[in-house]
Amino acid sequence: MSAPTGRSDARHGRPDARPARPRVLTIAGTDPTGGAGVAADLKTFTALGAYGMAVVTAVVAQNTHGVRSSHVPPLSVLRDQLAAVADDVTIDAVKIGMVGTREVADEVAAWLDAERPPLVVVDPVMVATSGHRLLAPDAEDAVRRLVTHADVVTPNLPELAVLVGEPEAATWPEALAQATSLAEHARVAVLVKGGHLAGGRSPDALVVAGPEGRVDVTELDAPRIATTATHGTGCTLSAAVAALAPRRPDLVEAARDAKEWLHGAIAAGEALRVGSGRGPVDHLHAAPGLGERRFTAEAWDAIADVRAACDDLPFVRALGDGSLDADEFAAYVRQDALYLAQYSTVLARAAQLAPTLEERAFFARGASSCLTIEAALHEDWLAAHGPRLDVPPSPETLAYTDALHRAAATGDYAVVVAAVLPCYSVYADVGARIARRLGECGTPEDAHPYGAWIATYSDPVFLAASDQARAYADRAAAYVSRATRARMLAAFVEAARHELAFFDQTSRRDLSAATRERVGSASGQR
Ligand SMILES: Nc1ncnc2c1ncn2[C@@H]1O[C@H](COP(=O)(O)OP(=O)(O)OP(=O)(O)O)[C@@H](O)[C@H]1O
Ligand SMILES: Cc1ncc(CO)c(N)n1
Repeated sequence: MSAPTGRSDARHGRPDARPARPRVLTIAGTDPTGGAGVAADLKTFTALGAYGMAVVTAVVAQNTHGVRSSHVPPLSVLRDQLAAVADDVTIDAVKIGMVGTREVADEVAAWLDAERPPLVVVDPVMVATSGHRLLAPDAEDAVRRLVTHADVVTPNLPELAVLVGEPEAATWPEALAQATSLAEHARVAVLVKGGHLAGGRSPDALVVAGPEGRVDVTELDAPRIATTATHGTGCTLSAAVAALAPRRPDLVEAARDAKEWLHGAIAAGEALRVGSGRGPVDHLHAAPGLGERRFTAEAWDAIADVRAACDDLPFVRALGDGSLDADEFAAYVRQDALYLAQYSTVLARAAQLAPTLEERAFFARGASSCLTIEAALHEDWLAAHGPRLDVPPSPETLAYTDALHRAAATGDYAVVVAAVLPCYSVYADVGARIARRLGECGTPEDAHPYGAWIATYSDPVFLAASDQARAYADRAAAYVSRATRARMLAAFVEAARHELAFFDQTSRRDLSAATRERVGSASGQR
């Protein structure tokens, strides 16, 4: 076994740069329902980050109930496919599955002899999960020969018995003894699969014969999953070993990681709802974000009601047309200053949790500018109107900041970013619409009593920060589980609802005597 070679491509006389991914070939049969054979192998290669290639040995009409027919094309078809791949592509690992006939097994063995790929995994497929034979009875000797060309062989218990010429092991120790015998005689690592044993476990073991009669046995135990999703588990395991081995220090680590990943795929299989028999495993179980809608697009739609309600609020309408009572604006600005002081600490938490320097810097700058704005609101605006504006946070302000602190306390970056997002995007949205309306009326911003406020939230700098925060939320969402994505959405929607209540708070309350004082110049920032 070796790392992806990056060796020079002798046929073309040009050096191959080190490949971005191991180039892994499967030589196997088909399954039109996509759970076994080359379809399972290619899905496995892709899910585990390898570049997958496939040569077809047999065309099999099968589904989750069983095999209906199997057709092995003329040998020249196999030979041409193998040559087409090998003439052009440097191969880092090969997985061999169903060979079907003696002739195919011997042809593949001869090709391995000639090409000597750095890693060969043979899954000695003989009988499908459904009990149908996938190997001609006279081909067993040829498969025994093929196994001697492999680095690893992955038999289940009936296949192991055929390979060693003994009755099928009835216990796990018997299986280990047979695997040891095969490892010693065929000089091949044996990944023996205990999936066919009765009991609550599904044990596998990697048996490697070393020098001077030493045998290393690494047991890979797992609880048995009660499921119907076991079609193609053998294909998937051997393909996973081929995909991972080029990127692991040894076969033990490759086999361990392959088994762990397969376990998750088996557990997630039934949810695919593919077929009514023994269904496939979910090869994409560890890549939950694939094909999902952008988080922020989904989140934005989820708060369509909030956005419409914001536009209809008397406060927002009056702010937009300049008719808003200055006392009401002063009360709002006071609450906003209190809010920003808390929001700043939550942005600082996002900075602390952020996975990249870029995001850390972005949220740290955000935390800092909130404090600057908060201080400016006090100095330039609120202080000018005396201590009577110095009221405590309102229930709406507290409810919003409590929700943000709860999100921060999860310690989950994706959730924190989702929670802080509405403060950017709801304001950018409302600000942009007010500015557009003013533009349509031809009102210059400096002639508007709240022109400074409107200018802040329709400012390209603020809009760029809002876009950036959205991009970070989408990036975070791409790597999270379904459950975390749901928590992100809940945090976003909750924060957006608090934005609505926050806008609405002054009009829903009798302004306190403290803010009743007329305020001359009305301008502010959030
Ligand atoms: N119900 C299960 N729960 C957990 N692991 C399982 C289960 N069934 C099979 N496995 C695992 O799946 C892998 C394949 O095992 P199995 O013995 O079924 O091979 P196979 O018979 O060659 O597979 P196939 O069904 O593709 O013919 C092994 O790692 C085994 O431990
Ligand atoms: C093509 C093919 N290979 C292997 C198996 C073993 O499950 C299968 N059912 N079909």
